Amino acid sequence: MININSNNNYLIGVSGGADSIFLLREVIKNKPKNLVVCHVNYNFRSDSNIDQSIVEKFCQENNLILEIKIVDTNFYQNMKENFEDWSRNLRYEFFVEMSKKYKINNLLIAHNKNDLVETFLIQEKRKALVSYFGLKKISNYKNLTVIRPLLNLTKSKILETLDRENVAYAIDSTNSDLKYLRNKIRSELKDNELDGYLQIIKEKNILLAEELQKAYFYANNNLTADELTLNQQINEYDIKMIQRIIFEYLKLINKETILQKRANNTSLEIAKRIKNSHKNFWSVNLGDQTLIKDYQKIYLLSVNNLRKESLIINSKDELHNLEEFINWLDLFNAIKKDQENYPYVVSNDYQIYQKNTFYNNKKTKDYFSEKKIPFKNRILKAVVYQKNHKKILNKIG
Ligand SMILES: Nc1ncnc2c1ncn2[C@@H]1O[C@H](COP(=O)(O)OP(=O)(O)OP(=O)(O)O)[C@@H](O)[C@H]1O
Repeated sequence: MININSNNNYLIGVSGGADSIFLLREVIKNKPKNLVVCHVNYNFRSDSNIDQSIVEKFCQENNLILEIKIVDTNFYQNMKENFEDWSRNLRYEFFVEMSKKYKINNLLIAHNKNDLVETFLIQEKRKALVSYFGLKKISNYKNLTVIRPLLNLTKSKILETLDRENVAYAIDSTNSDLKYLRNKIRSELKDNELDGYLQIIKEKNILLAEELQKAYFYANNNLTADELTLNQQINEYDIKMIQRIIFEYLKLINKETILQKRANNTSLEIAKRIKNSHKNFWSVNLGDQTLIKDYQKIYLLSVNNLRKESLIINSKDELHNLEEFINWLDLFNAIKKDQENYPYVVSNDYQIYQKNTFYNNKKTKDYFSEKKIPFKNRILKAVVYQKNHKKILNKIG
């Protein structure tokens, strides 16, 4: 019923449920060169051990290599994350570990046709930004090639076969939020609707691929030294497209994980600000990085770079303190040129010093806005002025 290249080696994720037991049976009929069964016992339900023993029994009877990861129940006491995400991560990290141990990169997973359509309906319901509708026949996770050979088979066909052949399998009794939504969708979805949905999914994926390509082109064409330029074209795009552009931009600079780890509305908030805010400067905190809009540029700065620092240099002996700032040499030279009339103030806290200092015979604040000095320069570079005269001595901008 399924086609597996018997010259290849495979890992297979087996929960003990109907789908994965069915897949395992089909796979061994194809006699692959090497097969390693991987099972995670989450110890989450009272009947978790039954699932494990079903897998163990099947593997013993068929002489298969079985690797089991048993989760320590103490984990659950301090769990802050969403269980679905956490358990998926743990499972996939276990598969990665086994792929290294056995030097096997192919991983078989037992999602079926119903799972594919249900995933799509959940995506629609959640209106989440996705890069693919439904489930892919082949995808990647780190070094793993994840293969889903059952996407053409309905759940009822799988159950019918197992029941006819009297095969034991486990029944999943968990009911997390996502499972709840999935179960609701599942109970309303009829077998005769599946193919219609598959057609819709196929068409939507074609349009989505075009959108993703457009977003990639924008990001790639407007990227200079890790900064994304926002040009006129961006105003013509809708919020969703701008969200995609931000994802593509982060991918290009190898920082995509910072948004992946966050709730979907973070990228939505960023896209809305890009579209609607007329401010020259704003920032969105993303953990240890901050995404900054600076006139027509978007870029990331690490939170460490955003530290505001002001200090007073009272004498020659304190000049070494300048080294805290990236433009320390510039500051040092300015003090020398000014013939060391201590005390000096050194600061990168531009929101404060711009109000009470002068540059080029202007209030610094006015100079900044007239010359459109990028905020990056204001944030990263410090200025130096005599404590009494308040005239900035180094070059700014
Ligand atoms: N405890 C487990 N041990 C090993 N493999 C598992 C386990 N749970 C799930 N799998 C594998 O993952 C497939 C999908 O499982 P399930 O439908 O429960 O998860 P999902 O949340 O829908 O999927 P995913 O998290 O992988 O997107 C199973 O058919 C099986 O191949």
